[in-house]
Amino acid sequence: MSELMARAGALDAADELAGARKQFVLDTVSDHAADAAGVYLDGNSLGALPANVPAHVEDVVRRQWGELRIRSWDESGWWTAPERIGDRIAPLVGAAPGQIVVGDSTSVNVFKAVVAAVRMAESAGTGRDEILVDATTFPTDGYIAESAARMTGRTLRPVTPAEVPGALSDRTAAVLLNHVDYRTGRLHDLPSLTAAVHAAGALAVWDLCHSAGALPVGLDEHGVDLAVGCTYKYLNGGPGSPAYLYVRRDLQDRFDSPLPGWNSHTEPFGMRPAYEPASGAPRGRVGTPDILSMLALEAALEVWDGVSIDAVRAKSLALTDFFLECVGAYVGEGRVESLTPVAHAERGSQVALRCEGAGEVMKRLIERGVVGDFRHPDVLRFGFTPLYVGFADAERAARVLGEVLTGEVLSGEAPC
Ligand SMILES: Cc1ncc(COP(=O)(O)O)c(C=O)c1O
Ligand SMILES: Nc1c(O)cccc1C(=O)C[C@H](N)C(=O)O
Repeated sequence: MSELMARAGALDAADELAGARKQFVLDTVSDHAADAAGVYLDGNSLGALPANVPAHVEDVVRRQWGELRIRSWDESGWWTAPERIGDRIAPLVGAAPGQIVVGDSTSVNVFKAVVAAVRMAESAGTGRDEILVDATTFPTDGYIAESAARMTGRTLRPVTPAEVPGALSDRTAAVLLNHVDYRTGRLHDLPSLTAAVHAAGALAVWDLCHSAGALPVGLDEHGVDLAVGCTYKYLNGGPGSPAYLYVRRDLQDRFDSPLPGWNSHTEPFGMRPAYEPASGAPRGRVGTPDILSMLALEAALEVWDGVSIDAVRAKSLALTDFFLECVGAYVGEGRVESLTPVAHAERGSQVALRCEGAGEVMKRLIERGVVGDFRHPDVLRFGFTPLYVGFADAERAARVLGEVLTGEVLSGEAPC
């Protein structure tokens, strides 16, 4: 056994979160040939299935829907699910209850948040005509921000997060930023960027897709105005599980939704022609909640009972440190280049390695049971979900990567 394997074993043995893994449906070594035990490093795209979810979904479908039918809106708590589940997510992102509503996709919530932020800036009577957007953002945020800018008569200005402080001015209405960059895994400085946006008199909207459930966010502590995020990555809600919208409590009365559906009305069943917004988090709703996926998410969130997000962060950093060390040991010099910052303060919960022929390399990794993903044009992306990824997984993934790259060089294919 190599020194790194032995260290991985010792680190796993000392890991206070190791027990959480059994709450997930994951491959075990015996599911595969001995040299291809499943290592799932793609929880930053789709989180693994928590083991309690299937039975819960079955109950929702068979009993709540099948037997109680329409009564379930009240008796099974369907009607209040968006805010109830929002309150379950709240402590994970540092929010007090009553500020998060679950529903719709992240894309839709980005639209609500950016337009509402511009409207809030407008209601302050400042005539601010620019929206800043993270130029390196996951595409959907950029597309939606562009449409939101056109619809609100603003100019969209793409800038890197590092350029934001210099780009802010009395023309800035709102700034849309990602907490963790989906490609590189870079963690942006939410407290200082939010403070800079506020100093310029603008509103900060944060996309938490790649940070919620992986590291502390501190929404209330840092005075974030609005935030959105998905629940199918580190929150393990399942494919297409609903996203969430955070509106800081003191801004809720000024939140003027661009999608004022009947579910956000103060009295939805009054069926009145005139729109009158609900107060509080429900104002962020649109239409009928997607109950099946929402209640699957609610069950998935039970894995967080008794788990501290600080412990998750500590393990995430230890895992990514160890993985980088193993990559250094197993992968030949110059074959890969880490795009993920070494500094802990700048690192999310993934490692992105630039590698020539990355698409083909990832296919071979997956064939060998190491599942990460490939992002154009040349990035191998490995997500570390501390609740179910261990140090032996990190060691194995790096070792298989080294073997795959060595094999390619020997066979003369897709050198990296
Ligand atoms: C940063 C970021 N924002 C938004 C999305 C996607 O949004 P949606 O849930 O609407 O597909 C993703 C990933 O899919 C993402 O990584
Ligand atoms: N949302 C996804 C989907 O519906 C299919 C495949 C992947 C995704 C993703 O979440 C991609 C992800 N946001 C990324 O960071 O690349």
